Amino acid sequence: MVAISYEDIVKVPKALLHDHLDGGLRPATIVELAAEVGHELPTTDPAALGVWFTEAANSGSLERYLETFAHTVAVMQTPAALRRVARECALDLAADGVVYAEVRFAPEQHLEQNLTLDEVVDAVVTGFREGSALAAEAGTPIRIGTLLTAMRHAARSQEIAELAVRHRDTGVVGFDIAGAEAGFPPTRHLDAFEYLQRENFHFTIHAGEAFGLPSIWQAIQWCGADRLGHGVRIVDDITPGNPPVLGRLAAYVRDKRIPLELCPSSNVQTGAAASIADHPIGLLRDLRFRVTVNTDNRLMSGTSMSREMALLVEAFGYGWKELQWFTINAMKSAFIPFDERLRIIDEVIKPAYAELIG
Ligand SMILES: O=c1[nH]cnc2c1ncn2[C@@H]1O[C@H](CO)[C@@H](O)[C@H]1O
Ligand SMILES: [Zn+2]
Repeated sequence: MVAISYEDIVKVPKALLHDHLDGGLRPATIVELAAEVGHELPTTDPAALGVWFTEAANSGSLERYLETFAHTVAVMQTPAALRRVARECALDLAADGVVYAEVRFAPEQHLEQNLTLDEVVDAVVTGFREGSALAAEAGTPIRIGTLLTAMRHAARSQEIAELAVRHRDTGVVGFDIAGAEAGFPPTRHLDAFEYLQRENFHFTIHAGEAFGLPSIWQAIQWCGADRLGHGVRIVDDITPGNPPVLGRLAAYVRDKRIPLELCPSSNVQTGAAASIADHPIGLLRDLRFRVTVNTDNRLMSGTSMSREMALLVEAFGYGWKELQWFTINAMKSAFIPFDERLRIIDEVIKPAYAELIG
């Protein structure tokens, strides 16, 4: 088998469903924006700041990992800053060969300068549109859908769900909840999820990352999540053996083809997995769950879609067939209309991988 080079992984089309806008800023942009608003950073050297983020996020705990976001959220409080960060996000993903991305952020965290929630969303969506247009000009087209996140410890999920539905025709394709998982079960936000279902809207829920099966069970069976943000702890319902035995919840998730938005590097940093080689993605792929590969927070993990795939190639010996399978799984699970998903699979993804698979 021909070795897979990192450069080839960058070139091949990739689809990304789980990426946080406030977890993917360029360090140099943080330094510039922080100087403008007088926010104090741990260091103002962009390279050292990038290292600071990955080291601080490398804490083995989700709660401590999340503390690092104070420095990104602080510099994303004006329409100009939000628009710039979104534009650069689109450009960075496109340059990494991502052809479809859903990028999420929590509008309620960007109100410190008295913007309205709608103004926050408008600024981000405009930035994505600008970045996508520039990327197309540069010969690396990308389609970006926005997901609006509500913070699970707060009490604004209904408002954010309504905000998402209000912007559904101008770039927002779904809803999510994020933040510390332990002590904040998804059922706290049941009203929001029931509202979204009545609106025929799409949502994913961060579940089964820092907390186990009860969170996943609630997200699916009480809240009606279309996908699981992480969901990696579903392995707690699988008894190892030859063959492994699936419990009822794991069987349900696999039978219903519920997409798992797995984020290998992020899980190693928060302690959800000991290493990439030990990450349950290997088992879950072998068992043919609807597995997708994601970045979560490119800044905090010092990563990219290509790097996540390269790490999996190295740890599990995956080839182009597996990388295509992850990519098509993601595209099938996207929140944009079915015909648009099919078009990207048939016209963009399959032809590119066919050349490599032969
Ligand atoms: O992996 C994660 N698990 C839970 N919450 C997260 C994760 N990554 C980021 N956020 C949270 O989502 C907010 C909106 O983007 C971020 O500010 C962060 O607090
Ligand atoms: Zn996340």
